[in-house]
Amino acid sequence: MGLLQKILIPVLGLVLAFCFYSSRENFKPEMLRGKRVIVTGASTGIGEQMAYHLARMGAHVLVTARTEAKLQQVVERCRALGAGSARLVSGSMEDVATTRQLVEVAETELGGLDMLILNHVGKSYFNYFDGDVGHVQKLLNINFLSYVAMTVSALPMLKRSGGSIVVVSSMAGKVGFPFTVPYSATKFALDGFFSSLRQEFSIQSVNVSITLCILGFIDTENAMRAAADVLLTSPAPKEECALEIIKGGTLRQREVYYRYASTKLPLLLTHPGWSPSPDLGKAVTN
Ligand SMILES: NC(=O)C1=CN([C@@H]2O[C@H](COP(=O)(O)OP(=O)(O)OC[C@H]3O[C@@H](n4cnc5c(N)ncnc54)[C@H](OP(=O)(O)O)[C@@H]3O)[C@@H](O)[C@H]2O)C=CC1
Ligand SMILES: CC(C)CCC[C@@H](C)[C@H]1CC[C@H]2[C@@H]3C(=O)C=C4C[C@@H](O)CC[C@]4(C)[C@H]3CC[C@]12C
Repeated sequence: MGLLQKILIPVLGLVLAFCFYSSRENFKPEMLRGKRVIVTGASTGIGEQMAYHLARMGAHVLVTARTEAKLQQVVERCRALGAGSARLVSGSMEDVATTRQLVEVAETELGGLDMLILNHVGKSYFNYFDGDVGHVQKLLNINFLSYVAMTVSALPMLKRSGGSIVVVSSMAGKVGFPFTVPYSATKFALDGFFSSLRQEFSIQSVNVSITLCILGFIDTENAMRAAADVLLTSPAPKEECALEIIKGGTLRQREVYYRYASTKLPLLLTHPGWSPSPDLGKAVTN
């Protein structure tokens, strides 16, 4: 029994770990060549960087957000970087017409879809919960319900291609964290919906993967503006973050944790006497 516990069990563990990790496919940028990918929230931040990585890999990219002028610049840069093709659809994710148009463009102009990257996020505040139920509802529409609507509309195409759904979430969607109450609620909802849907896909043998991405603090302009003065932890680079999301989606991983180690500790706020300014929330909410 002693010998079994001391030697055999650890050796068996090592053998199993080796089999598990060596059977996992390695990522190669060529895996994305010619693939048809929608990236939402691609006018800025991590979404914009994902579009550029995909372009370098030779994918057909279809980007979306509200600001058409910014999207136009992203499309031009994607073409210059070598995208198979680059297109845009501008509009708010609060509007079902945007969802419909995206799916239609993918169907008619790309002939289908291989990967749906759901990344957009509505503006919120980094402050104590202010009791504004209307804001929670608006944020749920943008950050959660539109993800559900996009998934439902794109599913027939993804089933045909055996494609992938990539959902960008946050550590604040796995663990409660102060000053992000409405945002955090929308991210927890994503986990509930997509982790359950993944189980159903498995039972029904639906060959569409779902990758949930759990991100820590990333150095995008909007995040830095809202939280850089407040958090002790240093942000991770958006370019590397974007690449890790694409890798995880391509390899059909269930979850991607990006910069998990660095966000675990320290997570305390700066300045012992600091408390959120009453204006901070208003400044970043629209
Ligand atoms: N940065 C961070 O520290 C972290 C980010 N994340 C997650 O990563 C993802 C990307 O974050 P990040 O790059 O920082 O975000 P940004 O604020 O830089 O980008 C948000 C994107 O969403 C678009 N968007 C906003 N509102 C709407 C709307 N109503 N309809 C359609 N599009 C909209 C914006 O474009 P436009 O205004 O033109 O519509 C923009 O393209 C998000 O899901 C976020 O929750 C997770 C953890 C940490
Ligand atoms: C629970 C702990 C183990 C880890 C805590 C990590 C904390 C520090 C990390 C994890 C997720 C991060 C937030 C996030 O997801 C998105 C945004 C939106 C942006 O516009 C403003 C910044 C904000 C609020 C981030 C702030 C920092 C958060 C709370």
